[in-house]
Amino acid sequence: MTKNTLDFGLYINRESIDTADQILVQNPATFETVGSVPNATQKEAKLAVDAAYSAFSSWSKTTAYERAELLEKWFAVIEKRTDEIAAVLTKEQGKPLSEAKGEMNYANSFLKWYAEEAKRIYGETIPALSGNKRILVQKQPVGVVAVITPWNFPAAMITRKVAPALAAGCTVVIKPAELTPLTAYLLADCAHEAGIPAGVINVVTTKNPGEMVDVWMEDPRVKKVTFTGSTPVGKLLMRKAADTVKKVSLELGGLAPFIIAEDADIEEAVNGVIQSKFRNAGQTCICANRIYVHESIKDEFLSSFIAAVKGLKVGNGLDENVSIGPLIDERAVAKVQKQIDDAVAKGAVLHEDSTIHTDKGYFMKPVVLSNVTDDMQCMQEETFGPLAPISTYRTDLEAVERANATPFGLAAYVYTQSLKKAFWFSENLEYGIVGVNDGAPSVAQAPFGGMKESGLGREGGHYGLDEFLEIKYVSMKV
Ligand SMILES: NC(=O)C1=CN([C@@H]2O[C@H](COP(=O)(O)OP(=O)(O)OC[C@H]3O[C@@H](n4cnc5c(N)ncnc54)[C@H](OP(=O)(O)O)[C@@H]3O)[C@@H](O)[C@H]2O)C=CC1
Ligand SMILES: O=C(O)CCCC(=O)O
Repeated sequence: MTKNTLDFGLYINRESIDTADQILVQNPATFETVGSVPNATQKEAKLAVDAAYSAFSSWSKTTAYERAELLEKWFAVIEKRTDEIAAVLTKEQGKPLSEAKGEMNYANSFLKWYAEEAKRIYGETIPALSGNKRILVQKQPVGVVAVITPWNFPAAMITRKVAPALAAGCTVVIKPAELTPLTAYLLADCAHEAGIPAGVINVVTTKNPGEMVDVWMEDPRVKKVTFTGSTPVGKLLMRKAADTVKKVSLELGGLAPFIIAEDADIEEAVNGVIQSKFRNAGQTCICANRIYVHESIKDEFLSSFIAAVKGLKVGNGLDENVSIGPLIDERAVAKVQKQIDDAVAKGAVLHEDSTIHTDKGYFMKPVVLSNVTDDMQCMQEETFGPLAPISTYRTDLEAVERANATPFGLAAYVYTQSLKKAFWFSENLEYGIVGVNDGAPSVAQAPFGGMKESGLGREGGHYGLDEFLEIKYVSMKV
């Protein structure tokens, strides 16, 4: 399906379809054009649903073993092409090549896991009230699924949704982010090579997401929408889903608190914050956003943390030893800078200067702020950048209350060597994911998702499969 190496047509019904207008994809490290994808209109959006709807009748009737085999084949093709796709991912998204390879493996782990889990979509029989009745519970695929994904994980956010959807017997229409669509088309290329049948996977890109996605939201044949991205767009989609009562899964913004208790192993805590805060240059919805350190260990933590931050190399993700690539765009840099300026104006202490003077690339050095208070913007709004704001606390109750004082509830972290504290914190933090002495909790087999305004539903594990299944109750008189 690929024309030139990185110039793609839409992928609909196993065919490549051109549009009049193209979207040029830019490398955020160099501003060079990496490739191009089509700018689809409502017409192509509808074509994609036609294809997915038509394919659903046969795909939903395949056996779990047949679907598992095809998912395994897709996995194998991606594995073979991991290095090639990772290099493109770095070029369009910016993250260091080692992280891009890590993301490819993470992305592919969903295919492997759901290929296996497809075979475990069990029903149930329930004891009936009378001897001549049987109660059966069956699980069936929901239907055509609209998949809308962000730019920060161009591979993993697609497979985390598409693998369970396909395993369940659903077909999909995918709209990747405009800034990072090349990886999505390469994944579709791998699915093509693996022999995934026509219409089961369709990929459409556009410059007008609202207008194009409206076609999907209004179409009663689309039974579910699964979205990762900003909270305002998630809320909009939820409202639009109401008219046809679509099922909705939302993975939205976070404001992760990272609590370091007085008994924490400081070296481990420093490593944990570095891992959580600076992954993808801080552009992850589970990145540590607010760092709360017990006042008794603040000085020791701060000096070790600053030393570790100084060791992080900022640069083009394709260069050796780079640990922080560019941010995604100018808007992202401006947002982080605004948070820094606001914090400093309100009394925060700036330990590392963020400015990088370059005419190329959206680069930003990691920034450490101390003396931070909860009224500062960086403690109230998702940063999505390499800014580490540090505040102190006195009691565990105070730490939990401040951590919970937000409409968000995606991920939280706590570092402690006490089992009692580990349980107490994890049970009292109002978050869907809690990392205890663990700065990197995401894995295919565990449920990823948020409470409160951070989202609805879970991705990963057997919970992630349930999101694509209807429960049918059959009451049978015998
Ligand atoms: N939870 C997470 O993982 C993420 C959170 N964010 C947060 O959101 C902020 C903004 O990032 P941004 O990329 O703008 O996030 P968006 O929510 O705008 O984008 C996510 C996806 O939704 C699409 N989209 C945008 N507007 C609409 C619409 N009206 N209807 C349907 N789909 C739409 C986007 O398309 P297109 O690319 O064409 O705009 C993209 O595919 C970040 O700074 C961060 O704070 C961002 C990304 C991921
Ligand atoms: O929503 C995100 O920001 C991407 C998910 C990252 C992860 O799975 O760890």
